[in-house]
Amino acid sequence: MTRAIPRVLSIAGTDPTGGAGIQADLKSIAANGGYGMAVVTALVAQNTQGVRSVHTPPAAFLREQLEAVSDDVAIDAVKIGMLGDVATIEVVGEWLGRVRPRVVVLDPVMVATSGDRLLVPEAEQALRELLPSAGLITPNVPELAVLADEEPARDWDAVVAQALAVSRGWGVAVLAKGGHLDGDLVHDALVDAAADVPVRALVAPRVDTTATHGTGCSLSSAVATWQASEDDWFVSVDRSKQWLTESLRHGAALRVGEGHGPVSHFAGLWSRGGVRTDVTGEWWERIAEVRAGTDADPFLTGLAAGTLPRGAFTEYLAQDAEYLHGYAEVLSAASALAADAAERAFWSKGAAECLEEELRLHESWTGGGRVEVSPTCEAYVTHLRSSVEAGYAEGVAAVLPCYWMYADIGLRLAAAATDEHPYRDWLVTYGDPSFAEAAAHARAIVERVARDADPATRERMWQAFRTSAQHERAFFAAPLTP
Ligand SMILES: Nc1ncnc2c1ncn2[C@@H]1O[C@H](COP(=O)(O)OP(=O)(O)O)[C@@H](O)[C@H]1O
Ligand SMILES: Cc1ncc(COP(=O)(O)O)c(N)n1
Repeated sequence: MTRAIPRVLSIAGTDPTGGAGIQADLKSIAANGGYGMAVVTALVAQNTQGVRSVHTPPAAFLREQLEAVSDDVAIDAVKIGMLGDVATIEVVGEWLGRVRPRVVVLDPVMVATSGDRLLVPEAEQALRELLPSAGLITPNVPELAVLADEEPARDWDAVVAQALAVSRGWGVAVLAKGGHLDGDLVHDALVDAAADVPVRALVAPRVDTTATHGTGCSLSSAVATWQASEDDWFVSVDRSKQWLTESLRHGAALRVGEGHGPVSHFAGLWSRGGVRTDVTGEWWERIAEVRAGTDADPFLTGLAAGTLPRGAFTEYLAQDAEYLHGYAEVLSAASALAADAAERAFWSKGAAECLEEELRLHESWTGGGRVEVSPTCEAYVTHLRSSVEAGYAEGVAAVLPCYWMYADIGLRLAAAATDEHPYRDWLVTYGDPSFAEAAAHARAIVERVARDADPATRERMWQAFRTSAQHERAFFAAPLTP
């Protein structure tokens, strides 16, 4: 059964750097499984270092935006962020009273992480009066102090006491947040003076990061999204906190801005395969012509049919033996460059297998003597060597076509390996499932490397891959090319 996707509206200000405000809300809603919508209260010229200026559109236009959404869409949850001034608060309050959304989370935004004000001081009382319109409010330590009309709390007990006072005074559940306090753990608590258990604590490890811009925005949007389906504030907050802690851990890796950077809203989704990339699959499509040309080459069609002259076959094998010496050397070089132990082992094993298995088969046909290396073979090996000299990424991309094209061609050749086929033992080797497995493993490594590479490196990988594919084709064609 599929769960309905909640339609969640954020009413908030903007952050052009995408870490806070409405931009963060939309990412958070999506990351937590909702469909995000957005009504802009204020346009904020800000970045990770601070707020430069605020432009507030006319209140009548805010009302038009709100009505455009509610006249058309059934709203499952609302998250309210920056309201900025009294006129904005009044329009939102009036709209909430009329539309009565089932879930309302109000993040009483007053001051940004950078310390800049996002609510004019004369609007503080209007914001307090809006609190009962929400099901949950999510103030940070300084905001809670303003709502409680007290000094900012210095310890967690004081935070909880203020949250209880606000909850009792305004008849609303409060998510008290301890991000602004010190300690190896961060404390939050769901505080509801009217509940059987008025204080329910949530404790999480403190992530050592400066990427905390927009945590409050992101958290409140996540809670609104979960609450639409869970209908239990504690469960919704707990789910959201788990997501936020993981997103905080990966924020710094985004390398956005010089100040307090954003959290990585989709880190969990990305690492668990939410977004699939298929770089090598795309490369494979792009060499379709080279592959078709190789398949149609008289050497391979003759090999499959068993009509290939024996001289051409032994010439091919002798050059292939020379090639495999070079190939094994390049695989060893790739192994030496691999940072990951499993990858290092894979390439070393490949190098050893080249030398052992395949050379044994070669010897049975050619007697194992060395021959003069043909220009075609020389050119291919030179390309492989220079690729691995350029780096691990280029090296592994260059060795991939040999694995992959052989496994691919091998499956078709193996199908032609009848008992009487003159080249039977050769055809069977490349149709062996272990060969296909090794090719798939090599591809998975190259895929990982390509995914992690910067665009310039990925482009060099593609060039190395394509050139190798062209060498593969030329290598098959050589024995029958006069
Ligand atoms: N360094 C951190 N490690 C883990 N969680 C954090 C960290 N900083 C903030 N949080 C969490 O992010 C949420 C918002 O935190 P807080 O800083 O208190 O509010 P705001 O972002 O509104 O100023 C809270 O759930 C808090 O526990
Ligand atoms: C438009 C807008 N809304 C809210 C915040 C608060 O950000 P934080 O969650 O870091 O306190 C912000 N910087 N900008």
